[in-house]
Amino acid sequence: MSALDINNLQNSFNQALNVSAGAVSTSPTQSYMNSVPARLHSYSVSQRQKALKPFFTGDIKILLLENVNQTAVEIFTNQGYQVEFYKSSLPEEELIEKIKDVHAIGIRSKTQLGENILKHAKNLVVVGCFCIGTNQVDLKYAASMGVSVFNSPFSNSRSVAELVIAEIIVLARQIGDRSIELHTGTWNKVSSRCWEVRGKTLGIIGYGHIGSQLSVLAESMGMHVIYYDIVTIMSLGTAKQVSTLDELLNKADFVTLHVPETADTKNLLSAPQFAAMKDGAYVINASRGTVIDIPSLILAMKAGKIGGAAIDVFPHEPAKNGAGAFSDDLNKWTSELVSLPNVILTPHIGGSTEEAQSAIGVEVASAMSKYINEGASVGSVNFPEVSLRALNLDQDNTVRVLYIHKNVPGVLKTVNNILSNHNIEKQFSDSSGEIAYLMADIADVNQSDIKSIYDELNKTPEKISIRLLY
Ligand SMILES: NC(=O)C1=CN([C@@H]2O[C@H](COP(=O)(O)OP(=O)(O)OC[C@H]3O[C@@H](n4cnc5c(N)ncnc54)[C@H](O)[C@@H]3O)[C@@H](O)[C@H]2O)C=CC1
Ligand SMILES: O=C(O)CCC(=O)C(=O)O
Repeated sequence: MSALDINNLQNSFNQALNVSAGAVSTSPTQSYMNSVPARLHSYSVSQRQKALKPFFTGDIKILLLENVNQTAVEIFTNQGYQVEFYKSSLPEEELIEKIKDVHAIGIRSKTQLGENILKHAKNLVVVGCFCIGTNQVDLKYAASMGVSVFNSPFSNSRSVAELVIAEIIVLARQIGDRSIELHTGTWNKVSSRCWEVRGKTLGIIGYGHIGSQLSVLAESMGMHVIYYDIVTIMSLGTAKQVSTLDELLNKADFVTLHVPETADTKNLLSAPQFAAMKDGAYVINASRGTVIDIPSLILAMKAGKIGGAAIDVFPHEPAKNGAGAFSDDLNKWTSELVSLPNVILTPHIGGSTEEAQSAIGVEVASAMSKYINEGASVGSVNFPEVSLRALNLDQDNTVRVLYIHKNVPGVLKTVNNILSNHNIEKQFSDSSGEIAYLMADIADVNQSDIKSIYDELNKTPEKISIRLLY
């Protein structure tokens, strides 16, 4: 894809979302989105703006794993960064070696960035999760190191919702089994326990970006939609929120999960929940592998309680594509699961469409570049969201100070004392939990001042990390 194509993609991305840079974008679930901070969606510097840079951008090293989309590779390359690209995730030892050196890392859902890995990342400034989920990163530990984490909150939501729609019909008609049979020469023309989906009830657990999108699509096929969520969310169409999980399980013909991986969602569906479901109901999981207790699902299916299941995500997933990767060595129940009838298994492809992956590539690479080049943390999932308007071309001797520090009283006074010999043109500070982030543009700074400002700030005990952009 050429640079021009990327620009076009960025434009169409913004048009599709009906936003310009800096605008607040909204999803259909407005009440939910109101609790989510504003997000910026693309990165470009206008010709009248001074292009801030940390230092020679050729020094910036980015490690991209898990076949992050080429749109991202091009954006980073166009910034002049050094990009190291891998199609798969890396074994832990190799990841530790690589991460020691880089300023940024881009991953998808497989790579685990816990404290054990992040503590080796001495130069790391930013992590990009080229997906929705951020459970694979220790967000708190990253923040404590001054590392900001970005994701793509809804670029693949539609792709997941469409996969689930397909799975509802595939399960209701036992299409997976008929297809496997015919591939092996067996003609088995049956209608017993095969249903239309019109008039059936879809129970959605987690009515966020994906759940609400799915709700609209399911209603257009004539399904009734009920949903359960831990927060009250405005329903779309004629969908109805129910107040307990049990009520949803009692009423739904299809139960689908769209919740994040948290301590509360671990084994959200286990033996008691399968027992509470209607006889012959179907289960779909395209959220995270920890959310369903698979051994209990296997028992419920063997007992005839559950009529079929579609599973896209697993507690342990292979590091790379290839034959033999999905076996009992990975999850000990694999052979039992694959031997059951009417079970659709997919290799975590809910968000894997060309549209979603290119949009995610542009969105996350843009947010990371903006953070590296300008310090703007808008859209970060673990950091206070701070941004300042761009500098003009004539602001030659203006320096931007990015100071990440412990959120304790008195720090601003200390920092402003250090900066007080210069004109502070603008300043913005915000905090989130134990972390605070101060951004300031200071004018009339010469080269020797830069070093002394840096040294003074570096001596402050509350400092977590400092960057100066000019
Ligand atoms: N299979 C795949 O390829 C993909 C999987 N995902 C997974 O889907 C999840 C959901 O994605 P989005 O809809 O974008 O997230 P979202 O954050 O927009 O919505 C999640 C909803 O779940 C609700 N929730 C949280 N805990 C709950 C609980 N214990 N019980 C009931 N509701 C609960 C939240 O209140 C929220 O409304 C992601 O966190 C990710 O893990 C996302 C994209 C692709
Ligand atoms: O595409 C991927 O690698 C992960 C998709 C996903 O699960 C997510 O976006 O959270």
